Amino acid sequence: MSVLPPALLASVLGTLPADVRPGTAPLTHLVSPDSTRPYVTLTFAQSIDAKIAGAGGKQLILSGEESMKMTHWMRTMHDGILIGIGTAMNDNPQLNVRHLPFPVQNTHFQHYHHPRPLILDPHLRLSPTCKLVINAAKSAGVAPWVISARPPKIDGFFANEDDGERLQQWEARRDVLQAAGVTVILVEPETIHPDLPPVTLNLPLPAVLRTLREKGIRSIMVEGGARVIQSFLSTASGRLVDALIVTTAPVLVGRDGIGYGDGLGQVSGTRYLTTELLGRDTVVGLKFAQ
Ligand SMILES: NC(=O)C1=CN([C@@H]2O[C@H](COP(=O)(O)OP(=O)(O)OC[C@H]3O[C@@H](n4cnc5c(N)ncnc54)[C@H](OP(=O)(O)O)[C@@H]3O)[C@@H](O)[C@H]2O)C=CC1
Ligand SMILES: Nc1nc(O)c(N)c(N[C@@H]2O[C@H](COP(=O)(O)O)[C@@H](O)[C@H]2O)n1
Repeated sequence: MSVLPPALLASVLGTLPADVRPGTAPLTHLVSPDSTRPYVTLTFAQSIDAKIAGAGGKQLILSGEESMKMTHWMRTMHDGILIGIGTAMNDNPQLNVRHLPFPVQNTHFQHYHHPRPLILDPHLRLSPTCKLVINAAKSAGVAPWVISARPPKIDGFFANEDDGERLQQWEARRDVLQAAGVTVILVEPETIHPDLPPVTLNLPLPAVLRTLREKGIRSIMVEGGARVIQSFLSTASGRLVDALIVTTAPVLVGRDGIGYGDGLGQVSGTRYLTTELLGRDTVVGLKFAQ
């Protein structure tokens, strides 16, 4: 069994210094050209027809053994691993590096660097009993951070009688998550116009990334799902993404599967770097010119 990350990761992201054992520390040279945000690697697995999940969002294990291992090596290389709440609720993921070889000394969790799970969750829908929370409570996982926005309490002309209740419910869910060991990080919701009240639709990614950088996260790996991939690629034509690593599995899912391409505008500025065959899968690495 290989104890080294695949060559593609070295080409796209680089390697640890020679005296540091692979997988035991994040790559500190992954620094964004924009100092206000972390370095962002967007990565996911897709079918030949560019679907990342099955009908109704059914989770599909598209990656074969080798490319899944590559994903777990990649997880060790970043400070954080970001997903949307859709993925957290649908897949109940662990986001750890359990597919890497067992170390001789130490427990698996103590040996490797595990990225901090980061979940985009404006309405705080994350379950306090999900695997991310349970693993962290057992000291077998890094405690997740949830990124959210306080529902606006609006006075005056735009006030709505549901606003107060919505805020109360959000606060109650926040308290439950915090009691379970989750850190809730707030960003300012989007303002459509300065004279209008803020709305909590999608969290504004520049604000999300700025806040994470302020909290010490230097690099993140964004895994999805569909809406999150689309948001990162769409925001100012991918200018929030530094590297893109896509695994394509030799399967077709069909039209009922979940894709990320619908509504995606032109994405410019990509620079092809490398392709590696891992088992039956093709993995392609690109960088974005900033
Ligand atoms: N093959 C692969 O590599 C992967 C596949 N997947 C698959 O993807 C599917 C889930 O995708 P999807 O349902 O689109 O959910 P996502 O994981 O993309 O989460 C989307 C949700 O995140 C919240 N959100 C907050 N801010 C943003 C933002 N700026 N951009 C986008 N979303 C934001 C919203 O929550 P709210 O609705 O509360 O406002 C939104 O509905 C699953 O089926 C999963 O199996 C997931 C990851 C990788
Ligand atoms: N690399 C990759 N290949 C696939 O085939 C996948 N389905 C995914 N999905 C992502 O990984 C998460 C699951 O992580 P754990 O195995 O629970 O650690 C899933 O939620 C997606 O983000 N990735």
